[in-house]
This record gives sequence, C-alpha cells and structure tokens, in this order.
Amino acid sequence: MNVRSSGARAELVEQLPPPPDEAVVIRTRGLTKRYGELRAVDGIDLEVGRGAVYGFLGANGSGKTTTVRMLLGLVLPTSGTAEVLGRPMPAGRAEVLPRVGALIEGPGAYPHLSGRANLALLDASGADRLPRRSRHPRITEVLAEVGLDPADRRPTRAYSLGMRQRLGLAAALVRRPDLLVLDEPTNGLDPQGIQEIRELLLRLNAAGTTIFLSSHLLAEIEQMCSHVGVLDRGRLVLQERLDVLLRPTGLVAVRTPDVQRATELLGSAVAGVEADRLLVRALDAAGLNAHLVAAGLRVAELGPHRRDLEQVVLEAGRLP
Ligand SMILES: Nc1ncnc2c1ncn2[C@@H]1O[C@H](COP(=O)(O)OP(=O)(O)OP(=O)(O)O)[C@@H](O)[C@H]1O
Repeated sequence: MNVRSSGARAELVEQLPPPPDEAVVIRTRGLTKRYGELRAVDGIDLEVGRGAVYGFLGANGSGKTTTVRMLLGLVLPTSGTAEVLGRPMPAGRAEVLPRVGALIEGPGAYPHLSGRANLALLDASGADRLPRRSRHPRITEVLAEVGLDPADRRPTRAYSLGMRQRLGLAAALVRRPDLLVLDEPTNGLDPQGIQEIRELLLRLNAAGTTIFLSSHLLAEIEQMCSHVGVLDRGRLVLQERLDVLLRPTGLVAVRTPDVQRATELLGSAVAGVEADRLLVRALDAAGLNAHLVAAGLRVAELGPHRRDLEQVVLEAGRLP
C-alpha cells in the first residue's frame, strides 16, 4: 500500500511505539566483562540478524564463553548492554529464555537416569513446561532428531562424550526455540557425528531458527555459517558476512614452477609471492595466461584469488 495515499493510517502508525527490533536477534553495545585487571570481554558490539547462522570464533581464553554467559543473563556485564530477541538482558530473562535453546560447556545430566528421563525432568522443572499430552511425543521426536535412540533406557553415565553432547542439544531443542546459542556444539563428536549435527543445525536454520555458535574450529564455521564474528583477547576484531569475507580479492593467483622468471616478466603487477604462487594485479585473467605462455612460462594453475577464512582471521587478529 502507498503510505502517502493513506495519511491517517501513516499518522496512526507513527503514534504507536516501535515494535521490539527482532530483525536483530542479538545486539550488544560496548559489552564488557572485567575480572580484576583482566578484560575478558572488551567493549564488543555484536549484531546477529534473524535467520543467521553466526559463527563466533576465537582462540581458547578469548572470551567466547563469558560473552555467551552474558547473553543468557548468567553473568552480569561490568559495562555495556546486551539485547536478545529485542529485550534487554538480564532484565528480560523471563520473557527471553523460554525462546532460547542453549548448550554451554559440557551439558550436565543426571548420570543414573536415561536420556529420556533427563529430558522429562528438565522439562518438568521449567516454568513453561510442555503440556502433559505432548511431552512424551516431543521428547521422542527430539531424541531422534539429534540421533539418539528414543528407546535407549541406559543411564547417561554409559554415554560417550558425543552422546552427551547430543543430549545437551536435544534439551536445547525441546521447546522449539527461536534462537539457539551453542558453545562448541560439536565438541567430542567424531567426523560422522559432526556432519550429522551440522546437517541438523542447517535444517533447523532453514526452518527459521537463528543460530549463534561459538567455536575455535575454522572449518566448522566456514562450512555452516552465514556470518562470522572474531574475538581476539576480548575484542571483536571482525564481524561480517562469510560470503563477503571470502569473495574474490580482485587479484589473479598464478601457480607456476617458473616463479622467478614470471616475477621479472610481470614487474610491478605482482602484488605478492607465496612459494610457487604469484598474486597478480590483472583485470583479464585469460589475457594474463596468454602473456605468460607466450613468454614460454609454464602455468600450472590460474584463477581469481580468494582468501580462506584462516587468512582472513589471522589478518583481523593483527589489526591494532
Ligand atoms: N569467573 C572468572 N574469574 C576470573 N577470570 C575468568 C572467569 N571466567 C573467565 N575468566 C577468564 O576470562 C578469559 C576469557 O575466558 P572465556 O572462558 O570466556 O574464554 P573462551 O574464549 O570461552 O575460552 P575457551 O574456548 O577456553 O572456553 C580467560 O582468560 C579466563 O581465564
């Protein structure tokens, strides 16, 4: 509808309070946590849009878990603000947490109870427990979803680390959350398990769940995230869409056994040399190839240059 043609309606809309901004599911401003002299998290401005799979990368001790704990209202910031699902945290905890599924640091479970019994107990202890009739089928469904056998009656003390991680994920999923916050979700899983969990998370995301996951595994982030935030000693040194970070740099990468001669031939067009690879400023890759071959140089590989996530992250960490 053309707003200009309906002045009264436009006026009315202007008088209403703005709706909570849920296009941005997580937003922090200057979020800081100090432990004595240590700035574990140092003034970070996170922005996670609805529908994103946001990978929160950082070395051990860079502040990921502390950030996640502040987002969930488990740790109070020293300064700065955090908003989750449009509400300030920790003040909005009662409204926000029922809509958030979280898996942080080695999920706890009663060792003498089965996975099913653990989930039922967890649900029963929540303020917004599932209706009695749907509890049993929902728990069956969610156990199967994470790849655990719903009929398994063994106590969880018999579980492998990977099975415990799956159970933790099942607990996070029981209420069909709008936002999943996962701290190192594939910890302890074998390659097959990692792939299954990745596929599950992508399915949930396709169905509308926003996912915020912390990891120190670049490959994990590269394979499943739409956005990346990089934490380095408490500071957010990079926050960007993954496709933007990995798009071509505008240089042409040439792999040749004749590096020395190629460097001489191309002169100032060479932007960098790494082992048998030259990075060349050239608008026309095919023309560059013809030029090298005409000069008698052997070209093993030639194409647009892209940085991989590891290079991007290393460079971001070197920023002042
Ligand atoms: N309760 C606490 N008291 C004092 N220092 C703390 C506390 N919690 C965390 N820290 C310190 O804050 C820094 C950030 O820790 P945090 O656990 O958030 O990092 P991380 O990126 O999650 O690391 P990891 O991947 O190892 O879990 C570390 O130096 C840690 O020792």
